[in-house]
Amino acid sequence: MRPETSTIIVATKNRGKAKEFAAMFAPLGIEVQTLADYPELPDIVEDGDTFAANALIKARAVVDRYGIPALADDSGLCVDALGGAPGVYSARYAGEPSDDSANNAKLIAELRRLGSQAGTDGQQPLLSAARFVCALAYVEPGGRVLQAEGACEGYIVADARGLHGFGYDPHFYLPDFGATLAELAPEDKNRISHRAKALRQLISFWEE
Ligand SMILES: O=P(O)(O)OP(=O)(O)OP(=O)(O)OC[C@H]1O[C@@H](n2cnc3c(O)ncnc32)[C@H](O)[C@@H]1O
Ligand SMILES: [Mg+2]
Repeated sequence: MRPETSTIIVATKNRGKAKEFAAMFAPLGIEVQTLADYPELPDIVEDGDTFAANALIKARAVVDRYGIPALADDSGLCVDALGGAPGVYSARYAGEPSDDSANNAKLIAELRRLGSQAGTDGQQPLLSAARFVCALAYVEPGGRVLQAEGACEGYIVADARGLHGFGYDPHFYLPDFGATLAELAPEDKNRISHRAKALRQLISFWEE
């Protein structure tokens, strides 16, 4: 059953995610709050082995402290040539505190070091197939838990392109669009992304 809510708390400190959730919830008339609105909540330790486990940890931290329903997103990039890395370590791939440009630099350096090649698209060399994965957990104070997951397939490219999105988006190339995720308009990313797919699945569970 869909929660009767006009506000939802997303247990995230990531401003890129927050913006995407705000845009995706707006058509439902739901406003998004984030951990920026709860600055007194201590940092949450994300020590799960899977995206799903980490999403649950983050949502539960908010429910346990405030007794209100919460949604959390744990996501990351899984690169075939790196055996699925950085995976659940995507945020701190280049160390802590997390730094998008250091993470991107390490990603490309690792693939170059391995001499990884996964073909070309036109003139564009593709370093490896990869996917973004997003796990969502929605937890209610009564204990009810809803979980959903989505993935978005693409390729890693050495040249960063595009100014939209966040994180690894400038290096994530989608052959169908001839563009990186950072070159897509936000409304297009929010239709096809791992996060969009996971959220559609979660909303379909709400409607059941
Ligand atoms: O845990 P919260 O507070 O939500 O924020 P976070 O940035 O630490 O989020 P995660 O722990 O889920 O780590 C996700 C990592 O994967 C990257 N990532 C996730 N979704 C992405 C997307 O849509 N585009 C680009 N990079 C993404 C992101 O930049 C982070 O480095
Ligand atoms: Mg995190």
